[in-house]
Amino acid sequence: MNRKELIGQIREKKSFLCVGLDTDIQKIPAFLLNEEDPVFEFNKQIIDATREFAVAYKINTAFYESRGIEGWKSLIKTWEYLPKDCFSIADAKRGDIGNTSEMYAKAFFNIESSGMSFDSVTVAPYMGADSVKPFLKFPEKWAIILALTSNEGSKDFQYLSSDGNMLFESVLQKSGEWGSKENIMFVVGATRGEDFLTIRKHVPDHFLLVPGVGAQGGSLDEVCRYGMNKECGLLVNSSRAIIYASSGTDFAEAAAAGAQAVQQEMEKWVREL
Ligand SMILES: O=c1ccn([C@@H]2O[C@H](COP(=O)(O)O)[C@@H](O)[C@H]2O)c(=O)[nH]1
Repeated sequence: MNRKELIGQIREKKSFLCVGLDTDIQKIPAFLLNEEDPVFEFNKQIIDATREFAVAYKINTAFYESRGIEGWKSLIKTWEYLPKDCFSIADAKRGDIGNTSEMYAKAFFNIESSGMSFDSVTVAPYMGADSVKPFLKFPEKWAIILALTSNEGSKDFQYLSSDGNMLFESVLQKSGEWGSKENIMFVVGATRGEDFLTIRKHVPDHFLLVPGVGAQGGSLDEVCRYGMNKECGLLVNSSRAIIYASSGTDFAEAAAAGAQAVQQEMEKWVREL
């Protein structure tokens, strides 16, 4: 999906919600464990219940890779089931020397090779240009580069200064030379509040993928106040708070209610664009 189509979806659904499918087999309702593929069945029902309110789905691959071949099968089936009008994110946090990154890009973008073709992959920028560029060779695909993350440990490195720039600022500046707002987004945690102002000084037009509302306590209001641009420029992810809103037979209804509540908050902001 390209930038124009994504912005179109945001305006149409009055939402910039990304639902995170961090599906942990230990946490899904017990009655689903009788299904042939409990993780896929759970995801299918979550997707059906939330697609009206969401413009994107983020599949955190760790939850699937950790289950070996069965996990990869659930991952591929879930990717196939994602609504085609929604932006898809493989949250795999890849990045390695160039020829290895090429294989990672093939794994998530090249359907002939892997059976999946996500719109985007999250990429760690620590190894620099040659580790990110292979993800930018695919037309209408995106690299979503970690910039300022939502976790406590983000303070270990990301705020370190050199030459008057904090590390996350250097990431934003340097990676702007590798691609454009048409094929690069940045991850910025919802817990980073006013830091969004600094982020927007460097990348006023790029989309930001923002995890950390819901279970991590980030503020949607602050994210919008400091991070939104004239085309929205935000995809705000919520995983656990939506998909595990109930552990009972009503889990899908509870997820729908959770997604709708977030969408209604977002609608106020989209109407002002
Ligand atoms: O800075 C980051 C980068 C990625 N994540 C991922 O987003 C979701 C958040 O899940 P919640 O349940 O809504 O907290 C998860 O997949 C993380 O790995 C992040 O949280 N922060």
